[in-house]
Amino acid sequence: MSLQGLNLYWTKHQVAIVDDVTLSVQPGETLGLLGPNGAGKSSLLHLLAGLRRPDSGQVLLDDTPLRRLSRRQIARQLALLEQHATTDSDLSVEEVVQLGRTPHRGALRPWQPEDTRLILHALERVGLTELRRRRWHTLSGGERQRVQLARALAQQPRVLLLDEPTNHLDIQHQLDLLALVRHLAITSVVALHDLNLAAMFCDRLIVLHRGRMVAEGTPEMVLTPTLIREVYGVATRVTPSPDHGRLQVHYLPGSLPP
Ligand SMILES: Nc1ncnc2c1ncn2[C@@H]1O[C@H](COP(=O)(O)OP(=O)(O)OP(=O)(O)O)[C@@H](O)[C@H]1O
Repeated sequence: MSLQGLNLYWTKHQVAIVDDVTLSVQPGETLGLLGPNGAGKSSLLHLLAGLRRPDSGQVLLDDTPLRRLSRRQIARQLALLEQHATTDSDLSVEEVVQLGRTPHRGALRPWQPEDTRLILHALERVGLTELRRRRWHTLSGGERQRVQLARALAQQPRVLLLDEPTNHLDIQHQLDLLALVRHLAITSVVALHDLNLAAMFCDRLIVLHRGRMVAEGTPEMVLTPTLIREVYGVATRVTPSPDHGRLQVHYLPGSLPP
């Protein structure tokens, strides 16, 4: 399923938070969303998820405008992994993941063995099978993050939006999570702060700066020292990795503490 945002514009208190952003994500593609703190990444993801209405512009899922779909119809096709996802602390891990099936259930469609299979598969994919009976409030930050990803996977979305999903994760789980997202046959948009992870795992990148899209293209097109200096104010050297061929960003003296 493709996802498009056309001329999206969202203001708050007369300030343009998302300022005329147009983007298109092809079926199965992983698009990285970069930009400094406050650039508008979360706000843009909320517009794309239909949680906020743009002041102007529109979001299309395939060719259907999001505003024509009900919340339930959207949730059957699109999942958002929020930056600070929380949940009722009395639930077990398995019960949190079960919530992902809610959009697919109804009076005429009670819980089925297929739902249980999807829950167990989602837990396995994020490596949390062993913890499935644990209470949510006893989990570490990284474990909670992975439970929320399992919940999103159980939702069987065709579009997955992730807001800084590697927060709280140790390096192995950061790599595992992004490899998983990249290999899913799901259209994905992932907001990231780590430029090297973005270069390793994203097909294409867009960069937001003060609400505007200032760059768009492959990692090779986007991650230039000039762009990084202009947007982040940091001096870098960017080279292909001798180990995996993807770009690597080196932060140079002068941008580092003495
Ligand atoms: N509801 C709101 N009311 C007022 N200002 C808001 C609101 N939501 C976001 N903003 C402002 O919009 C700007 C963009 O915020 P947003 O959270 O989208 O940025 P971000 O790129 O996700 O940042 P970060 O990397 O720090 O998570 C920030 O300056 C923020 O303070």
